[in-house]
Amino acid sequence: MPSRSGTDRNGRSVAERGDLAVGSTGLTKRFRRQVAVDGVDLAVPRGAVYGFLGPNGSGKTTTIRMLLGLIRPTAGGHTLLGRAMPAHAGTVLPRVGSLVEGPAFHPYLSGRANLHRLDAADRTADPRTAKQRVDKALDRVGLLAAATKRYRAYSLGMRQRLALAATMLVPRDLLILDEPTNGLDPQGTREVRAIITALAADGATVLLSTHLLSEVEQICTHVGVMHLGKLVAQAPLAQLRAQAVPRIRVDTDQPEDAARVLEALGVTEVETAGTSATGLPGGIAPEKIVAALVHDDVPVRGFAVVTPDLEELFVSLTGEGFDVSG
Ligand SMILES: Nc1ncnc2c1ncn2[C@@H]1O[C@H](COP(=O)(O)OP(=O)(O)OP(=O)(O)O)[C@@H](O)[C@H]1O
Repeated sequence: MPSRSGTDRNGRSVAERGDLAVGSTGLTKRFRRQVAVDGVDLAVPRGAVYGFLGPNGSGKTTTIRMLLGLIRPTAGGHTLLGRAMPAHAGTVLPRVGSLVEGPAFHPYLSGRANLHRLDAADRTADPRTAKQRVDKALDRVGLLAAATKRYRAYSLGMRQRLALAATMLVPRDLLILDEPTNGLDPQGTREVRAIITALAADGATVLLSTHLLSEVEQICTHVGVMHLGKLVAQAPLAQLRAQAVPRIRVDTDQPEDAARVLEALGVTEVETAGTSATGLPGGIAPEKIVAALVHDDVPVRGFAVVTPDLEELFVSLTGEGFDVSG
């Protein structure tokens, strides 16, 4: 893997890894006494759709603002598209689209006129091809038909789509989106997710923050979980799913007897609670377990093999639930 050393603004070394679209080392932000972001080491591979997941106040927005150079980190450093920031901001940031606070759209101008204003403000954009750029961006987010409507008449979903269109006026290698579906109705949410998926299919790396586990499960390839300012887990989604180990659960009036049978069979981490006994079966076939219970006269009222889902996995990491609706 090609790697090379850069330095952050404090002179500490930051690994420049060409395979990462976003990489950070010990990224930290302190607001007076509060540590909002605490030593975060992000690794977002190129081509990933990375879900930056965490409950409200866990430090996602603060991290994103540091990545984009909107606020200075208290400590640590990061790279975007393999280049140390902020040293290479001038060459890297034009290749990065972002949705953080949303661009300032003019309420009395149409969606199209708003995009023309933003396009005209970009010194690198050729004014002769502005119309093509603007219409292509409107088309990609499905706003061509509503292009002449005033911004103030747009629904929240249309406003969010226009904000995405604004990031598409130039081709981007990396998109950093803070809660892109927040506040949208189900239809708007679906539309914005479809746009993000299409952008990723075109080759852009996407980092999006969300408090919705369902959003991560639907559109992300990778996930990083924030809790109280710390990144408590980071992995490809497929790898996390593979880590979810199945447990067996026996419902019975004699859980202690069931536990003895399970242990004798080689089931590990056997626990009893109320009228059930649970454990990790490893390679032992469920039918063998049931047969042994019946053989030893344990009255089995119910038997299940339960694989924890991602939510249970994350709750075990953070001790908190996620809002999985949406
Ligand atoms: N400018 C600031 N001054 C003081 N504290 C701040 C500032 N910005 C954020 N914080 C605090 O830092 C913590 C992390 O906030 P942040 O907005 O990064 O979380 P988040 O995960 O993005 O949450 P949300 O989903 O609610 O935006 C919070 O406790 C917040 O109150």
